[in-house]
Amino acid sequence: MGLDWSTPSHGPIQQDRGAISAPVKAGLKDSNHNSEPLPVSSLVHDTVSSNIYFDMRCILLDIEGTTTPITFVADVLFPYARDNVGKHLSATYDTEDTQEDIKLLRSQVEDDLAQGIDGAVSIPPNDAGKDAVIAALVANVEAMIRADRKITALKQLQGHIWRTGFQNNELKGEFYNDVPEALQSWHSLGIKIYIYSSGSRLAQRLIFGNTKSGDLRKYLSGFFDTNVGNKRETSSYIQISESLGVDNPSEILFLTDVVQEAVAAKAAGLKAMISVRPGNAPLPENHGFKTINSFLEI
Ligand SMILES: CSCCC(=O)C(=O)COP(=O)(O)O
Ligand SMILES: [Mg+2]
Repeated sequence: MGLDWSTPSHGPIQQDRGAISAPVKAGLKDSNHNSEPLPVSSLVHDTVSSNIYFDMRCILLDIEGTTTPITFVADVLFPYARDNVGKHLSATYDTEDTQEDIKLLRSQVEDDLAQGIDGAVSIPPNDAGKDAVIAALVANVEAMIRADRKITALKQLQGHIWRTGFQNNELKGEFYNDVPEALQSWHSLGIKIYIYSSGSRLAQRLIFGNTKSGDLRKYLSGFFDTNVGNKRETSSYIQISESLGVDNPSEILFLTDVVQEAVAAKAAGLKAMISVRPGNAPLPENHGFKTINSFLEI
């Protein structure tokens, strides 16, 4: 391991004498240094560029609160889904996607009713008629959105509703200003960039594919959603690191705004940092992870 990525930014940085920075590993010259391997102390922090070097092969990114303002998700995407769910279900009722979405929702709502989840209402059988089924689905989906539930049944449907919004140019993906530049720079260094969000893979491709900086998908190597598991579960990160084919999970750096997600990733052997962005929820004290305010700090 090179640096200890769980060290808070204000604390001492742990180092391993065998650390090799990404530019050195890749045989690239660093503009502030010669091409000889850098002394360990200079790998920790470059005072000229303020960049921290690292020996990552992959960067795994959360979206909401990390690449994208929470307000975009909470005030644009979620209301769009809420306001259009009935219309969407009605217009696409007989399609394969929607029938699959309804199947997932039925199963989720059965579990929710059994657990007494607030806002869950029973969905009548199909022979009660399309309108009755849709009315119950809408009531459930509205409650799920209100509670910001990160469940596949909801996320899958939201992706399908947002697809129409992106196709009609009613929606455009929003990203912090540093994100396109950082993606381009990591990509040019040969670092593979992946997304892991509670939003569906379709939704992820839509927002990265339609931004004011153009199509950012060209920098990305893959997308993971809750089909690999909840973002607060260690098993999800084990599955992701196995599918990325790295020699060691520590070659993956995970960036997120949620400490519980960072804890789960760290337990799977990944390195993790916390993204601190305007409007993010306050962090618990002494969480122990390094924080960044911009991807350009990496
Ligand atoms: C893929 S964009 C929609 C984001 C979303 O629905 C969501 O719940 C965000 O969760 P994240 O895991 O990216 O914090
Ligand atoms: Mg997030």
